[in-house]
Amino acid sequence: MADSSSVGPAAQEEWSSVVSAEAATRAPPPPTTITRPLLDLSGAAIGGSKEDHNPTIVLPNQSAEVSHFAIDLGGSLIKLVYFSRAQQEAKTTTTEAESNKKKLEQKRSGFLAGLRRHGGFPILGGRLHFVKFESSKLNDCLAFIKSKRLHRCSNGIEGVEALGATATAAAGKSSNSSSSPTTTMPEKNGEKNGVIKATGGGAFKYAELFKEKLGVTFDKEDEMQCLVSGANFLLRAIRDEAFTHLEGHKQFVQLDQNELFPYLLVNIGSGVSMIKVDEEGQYERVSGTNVGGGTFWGLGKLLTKCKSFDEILELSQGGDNSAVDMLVGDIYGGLDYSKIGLSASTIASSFGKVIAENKDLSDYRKEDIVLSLLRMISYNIGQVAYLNALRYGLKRIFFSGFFIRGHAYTMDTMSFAIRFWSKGDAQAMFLRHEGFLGALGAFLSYDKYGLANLTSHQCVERFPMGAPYVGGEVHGPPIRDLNEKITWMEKFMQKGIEITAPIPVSLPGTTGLGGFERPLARSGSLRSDSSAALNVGVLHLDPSLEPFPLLADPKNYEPNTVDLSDQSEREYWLRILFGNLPDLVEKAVASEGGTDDARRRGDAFARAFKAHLARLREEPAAYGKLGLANLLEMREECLREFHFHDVYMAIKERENEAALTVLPDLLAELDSLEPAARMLALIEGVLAANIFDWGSRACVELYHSGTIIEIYRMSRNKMKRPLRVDNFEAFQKKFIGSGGNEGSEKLVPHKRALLFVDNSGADVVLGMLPLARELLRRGTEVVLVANSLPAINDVTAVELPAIVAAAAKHCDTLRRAATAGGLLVDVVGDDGLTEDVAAVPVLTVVENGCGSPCIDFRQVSSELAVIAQDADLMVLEGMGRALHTNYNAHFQCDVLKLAMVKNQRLAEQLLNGSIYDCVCRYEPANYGSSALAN
Ligand SMILES: Nc1ncnc2c1ncn2[C@@H]1O[C@H](COP(=O)(O)OP(=O)(O)OP(=O)(O)O)[C@@H](O)[C@H]1O
Ligand SMILES: CC(C)(CO)[C@@H](O)C(=O)NCCC(=O)O
Ligand SMILES: [Mn+2]
Repeated sequence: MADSSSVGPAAQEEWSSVVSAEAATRAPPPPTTITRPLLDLSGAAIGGSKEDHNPTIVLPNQSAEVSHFAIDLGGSLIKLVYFSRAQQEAKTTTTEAESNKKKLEQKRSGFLAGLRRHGGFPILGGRLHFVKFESSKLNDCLAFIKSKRLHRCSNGIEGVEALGATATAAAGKSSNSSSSPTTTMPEKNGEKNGVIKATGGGAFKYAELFKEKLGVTFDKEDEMQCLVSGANFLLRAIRDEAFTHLEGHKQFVQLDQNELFPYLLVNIGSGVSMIKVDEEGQYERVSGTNVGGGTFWGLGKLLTKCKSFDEILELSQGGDNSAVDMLVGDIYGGLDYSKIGLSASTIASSFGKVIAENKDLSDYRKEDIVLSLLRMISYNIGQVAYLNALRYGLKRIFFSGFFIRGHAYTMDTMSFAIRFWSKGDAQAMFLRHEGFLGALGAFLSYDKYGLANLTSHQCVERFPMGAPYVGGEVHGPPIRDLNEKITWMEKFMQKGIEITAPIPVSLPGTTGLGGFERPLARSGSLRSDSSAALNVGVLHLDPSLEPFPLLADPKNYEPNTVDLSDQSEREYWLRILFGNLPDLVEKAVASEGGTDDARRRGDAFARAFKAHLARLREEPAAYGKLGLANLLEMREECLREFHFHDVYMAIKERENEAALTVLPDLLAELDSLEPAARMLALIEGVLAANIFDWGSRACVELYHSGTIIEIYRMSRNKMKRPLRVDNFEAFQKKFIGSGGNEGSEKLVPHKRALLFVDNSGADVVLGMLPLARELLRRGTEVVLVANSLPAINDVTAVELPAIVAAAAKHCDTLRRAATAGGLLVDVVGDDGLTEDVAAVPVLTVVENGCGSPCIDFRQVSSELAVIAQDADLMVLEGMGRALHTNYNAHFQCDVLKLAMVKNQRLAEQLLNGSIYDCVCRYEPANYGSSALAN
């Protein structure tokens, strides 16, 4: 089954050209010197799947040569890597917020223009997809390419198709023709069939056939070259790509880019190639062996009559190889041969036991045979790899190729061989995209100057919603539209494969001496539906994401505070997310009008999300290193996948309105206070208002007990100092000096403050905006940093200007600052801009690049990265951004972390406190490094 993401033809254009329909209405950004010769990924975004519409996009510079898939035709499998542009959400009706934003975009040319280096807001996403087919099913592959129209490049026009089914419509738009997309015509209706990068033996063998059937010409790339460039790209740009697998334990490795080379790449396809890689572009195939994946599959098939590769792997899980393998003990009468370090249980000779036993094939258990075979091949490859590593003094050995199939026993056996023979000196590592190196390398060869230089902060991996079920399965016809996706999820329900029980991972005690004693790693990496072993997601490529420049120690930065590799921790959070589902689904369905269609989508969403949770419960590292932030983000992504764009929209609007009505009173109250008392009231106000969090079960229950304003008042009145973490005095000192009136030191206000806002309603209106106002009054420029995409009831960057505008009606400071920042569109007319705004500090809004309640500072929007450079204060607000993530992160500027803890367990664990406790953690610039120095 193919993944459900969309695809659109590739483009050649300037790096800075923006191709969204919306962007087309704006003046193009000035040309930059960076040109991307082939695929333009500029402005590609982190974001959900937005494939419901298919706007036609104009790509003025696109060349007909360009295509957007590459193919690796191997002896056993055909691998395809293809690119798709994520579409813009082309809603038929534009919401008020969106039209406001458009106006703003036109108006705010001043302050923010310099920041928009890549244009694009909202931004388009570009994605790399990975699919494979058995080489014997070449026709399936051809059909897939046709149905996705991967072979067609339109000349100058790119129809971004939503999913396969809309291909015809997209073609119709771009060509004014209703010709069937399956017609093979080299050139027709302004479309051209492309020149495709191809590698592997089939690039030669099938070149004619592809020409004939699809009209595409192969541009052949060398197979070894592709493997190497694919590996280098993965190791450089994809987080959590490489991992070790020892005794059933998978661990991701953080590779130091400066210590990557040299390494040995062992690609186990049908046959095995061993390549010494010295540096980017410099390599040598130093060895190979014809005993490889083809050998295992071929012999396995003969011996078991199994029809599929996975079936054989599955069988092996129940095997005992000592039924066919001759062990040292068999030869030595049950004794060890300790003089040369071999235990009695070491395999002396694979299949050797069969010789003396007068039995037929049918007398042996298939399970035992395939296990012995798997062990024999894996161990042998491990050993040959080690010898080659030894020959060249290489310590790092990466294994790739589809023979591995993410299979625990295979990896354990090879790791064991390497560790044993190198006496622990060399290390076996595996790659999540194991079988796609060649295809990826071929793809990268389209664009040596752009894509190949992407770094890890520009790549976000996401899982297609089918991942729990279709992970590595050989792909069938593509899922064509949302409806099919839903139907498909429903099928699983009918089959009763809803949420699978966790498979206990029974782990081995591997042997000591000369080799594997017994087949041990039988972790649940293959399930009965034999589809889940390989979890390769879709890579979202986003050149506009950048590392946040103020991280004190970017190399060691870890966003997640809670470590979900801890089993009980993981179970707890998985259960929380599971438990919150029914309520979420109900809200989601209501947010889309409560129609039958919405209900179906809601059910499908719940099923897909539960499947992900179940998958992660089984294999926590299935999708890379797992943290709470990833789980929370996955939930939002999953909602978007089923076209729930903003589940809490109504709640957000209602709460904004309610909060705005009491804002004037609050501001008056604040203004009546002395500076020191006011500061405290402001901070307590932020904390009290942070109670409005629809992601917290406890809080949602609380909301039944009163109106928004009542709850806010209650929350404020309950606030007691000292807070659970209370650095208020330190912050106050920095802010208004000691006591506010000693006058000994002259206080220099912060130059620019980044306020990372959390929730809509009281939280932002009664908490953060008054704080922003206070900062502005002290001459500090304020940037409100908000989500790019909705997540729970968090306020988004798109929504903020309207909220600020409404608040500005009650406050002159806000009004002037917002005007200076170009935020006020509907409230203040053009003459508002003629005011002397130079004298007022600026209030503006930037998006953070995220669509999650947490923030990962390794990847933020480029505009945030730019504006942060001059910031000397950050306020991180809310549980997601200040506790779940970044609680332990240090920054180069002053940081104030403000949050109310709305989860009992987190309160206990992190703060030794209890639910509704508050955190006011102040850390002066470079707090972490000075702590280290002490
Ligand atoms: N579903 C599958 N069908 C067939 N083989 C599979 C499957 N899954 C894993 N394999 C294993 O993967 C091997 C093929 O791996 P891979 O795709 O990396 O190599 P290839 O490119 O086909 O071969 P070569 O590079 O030698 O031409 C098969 O020989 C088999 O051992
Ligand atoms: C022939 C290739 C390179 C085709 O991918 C591969 O199957 C292979 O490396 N086979 C091993 C041949 C050998 O070196 O003995
Ligand atoms: Mn190959």
